[in-house]
Amino acid sequence: MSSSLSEPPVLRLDGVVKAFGDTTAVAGLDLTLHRGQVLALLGPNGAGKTTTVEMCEGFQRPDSGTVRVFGLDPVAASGEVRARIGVMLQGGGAYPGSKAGEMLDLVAAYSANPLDPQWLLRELGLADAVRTPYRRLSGGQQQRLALACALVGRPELVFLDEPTAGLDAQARLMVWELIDALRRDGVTVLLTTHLMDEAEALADRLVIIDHGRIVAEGTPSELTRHGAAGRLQFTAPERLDLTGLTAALPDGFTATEPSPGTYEVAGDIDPAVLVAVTTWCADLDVLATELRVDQRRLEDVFLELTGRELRG
Ligand SMILES: Nc1ncnc2c1ncn2[C@@H]1O[C@H](COP(=O)(O)OP(=O)(O)OP(=O)(O)O)[C@@H](O)[C@H]1O
Repeated sequence: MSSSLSEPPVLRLDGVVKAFGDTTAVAGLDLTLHRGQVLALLGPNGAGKTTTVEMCEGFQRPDSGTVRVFGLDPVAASGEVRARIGVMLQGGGAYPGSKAGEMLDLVAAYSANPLDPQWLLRELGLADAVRTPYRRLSGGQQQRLALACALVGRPELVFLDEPTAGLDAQARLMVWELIDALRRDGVTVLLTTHLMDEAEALADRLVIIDHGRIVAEGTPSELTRHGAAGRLQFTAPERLDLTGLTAALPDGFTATEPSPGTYEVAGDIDPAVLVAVTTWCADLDVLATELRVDQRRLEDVFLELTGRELRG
């Protein structure tokens, strides 16, 4: 990762609130993003992801709190900010008759130092669609063209709102590879997604939001380690006295025998816990077999925190 934590953040939100009538879309959000980081915002429908991204882009103004992009207010300094960010607009601003290649060339012409549009189209599997009018592109092609338009100006910071929604597996992989290449080039990316595998594959940091608030954040592995849902299972002779094992485990851990001869230790399993279990077995002269540590999946964490499944 090429982020530089000593530099001022590329993006910073402090206590940001945004309501639409009675609906509080964003309810006091703090977020910091450093150069070269890829951050995924995850949340169920209506969690406030799009509203957050739109405030960062300067399309919406927060009711209270501050949004700073490169240290600037993205509404007041919209010209300067927009010249340095990449925004993926869903079909926005496209003339239905204009050709894919022409559209990208036009966007590139506004940039001082654009990427080669032909290269970008090839990278996104759109080389054959260069002369296709926008309205004849498939949904997935339009989506990839929107991504190309967001990236062609070599932005320092890119906002991608569900960049792979509706794409097939092959197109999704192309987009993932491109986002990975951006990260290697030191581009900062804020993306929203409903796809856990996408978040895990691309993001250095995940922020899970629900009802406009952050409910968890961390690296994918930090989030799956967090909480008390880790589980260690093993098989051993039936009806062992678990008092000694419970005493050897850290506070809050439980040791049970849910079915005869199958044992379960629940808690935040770390290497020291594994040692405690095997030491206890050795002291009893018992051989534990089929010993297994189950890591929580990100889906489990999400469900636990929001009570909802991710769409898609
Ligand atoms: N312009 C608007 N007018 C009224 N309500 C809005 C507006 N924009 C968003 N909302 C409401 O604010 C809440 C947050 O919406 P937002 O689109 O930010 O969520 P999201 O996390 O992006 O959801 P999704 O995953 O469905 O896109 C929702 O309840 C939504 O209905």
